[in-house]
Amino acid sequence: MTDLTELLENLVSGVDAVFLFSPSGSYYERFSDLNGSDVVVVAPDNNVGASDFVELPLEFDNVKDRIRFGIEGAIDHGLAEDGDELTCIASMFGDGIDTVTRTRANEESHSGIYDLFANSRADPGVIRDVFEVAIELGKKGQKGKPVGALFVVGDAGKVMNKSRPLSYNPFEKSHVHVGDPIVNVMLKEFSRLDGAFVISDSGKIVSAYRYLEPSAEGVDIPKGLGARHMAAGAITRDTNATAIVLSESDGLVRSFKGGELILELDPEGY
Ligand SMILES: Nc1ncnc2c1ncn2[C@@H]1O[C@H](COP(=O)(O)OP(=O)(O)OP(=O)(O)O)[C@@H](O)[C@H]1O
Ligand SMILES: [Mn+2]
Repeated sequence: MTDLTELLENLVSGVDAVFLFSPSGSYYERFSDLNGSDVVVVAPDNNVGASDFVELPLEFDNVKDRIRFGIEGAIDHGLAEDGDELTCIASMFGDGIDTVTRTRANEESHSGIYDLFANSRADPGVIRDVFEVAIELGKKGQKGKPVGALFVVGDAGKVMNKSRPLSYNPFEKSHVHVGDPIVNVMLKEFSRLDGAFVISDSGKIVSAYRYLEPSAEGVDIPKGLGARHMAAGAITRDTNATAIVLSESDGLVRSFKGGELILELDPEGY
């Protein structure tokens, strides 16, 4: 006779930490004197008063994304380190805890996504919406052709001061926001043309076709990237904006903050 609990024991045995994703207070309570492993709570708010807590700035419907994000956040907060064995306990179907996975914290797969969402000046939901437009554009291109795009998100007043128009601004008198499906179509359409999109902290599209003129002094971006990426890096050093860039030449999505590259990923793998 084989016992199911024994068969599944390897999901939990000998792990360095247990990650609880949005546990209820009573569920968290049950882990309060757990032997041998640390307990880390990952949730939008620390309602359960956990001492080891990672904030989720937005709900990731996809559990894999949620877990990936939580682990990156834990590494950034020093709550996990490279090579740690982790058991993650979450709710996939929305009705209480129903999912247990075992994974390893991996510094190499550290994409920078936690930093992008948690530490940007703009609203995390706005960053997500822009990020998703960039990913989608990267996957599909414009009418099948690879396309590049540059989105500068947050601190829009300052960004406008450090840039000039290349053409008339189609968003001049409009009050449209990222995340609106029609706006996303417009963003994709206008990405065929030159320059950058400027987006406010709250997601308002302030302008398209901006030519950025930040001072590039002291900006250290990886060699081989061109003028678009240099401008993206530099504007985030001169302002508190975050830049999200889709490269036309290598198809990767990159993000810059404080003049530095913080994220680089392949839309196809996302
Ligand atoms: N300072 C800038 N502000 C806004 N847009 C810029 C700026 N410099 C370049 N671009 C835009 O980037 C486009 C591509 O330029 P370039 O090839 O030098 O950049 P890149 O970093 O190599 O980007 P890609 O990987 O997409 O080719 C230009 O056609 C222009 O639309
Ligand atoms: Mn280029």
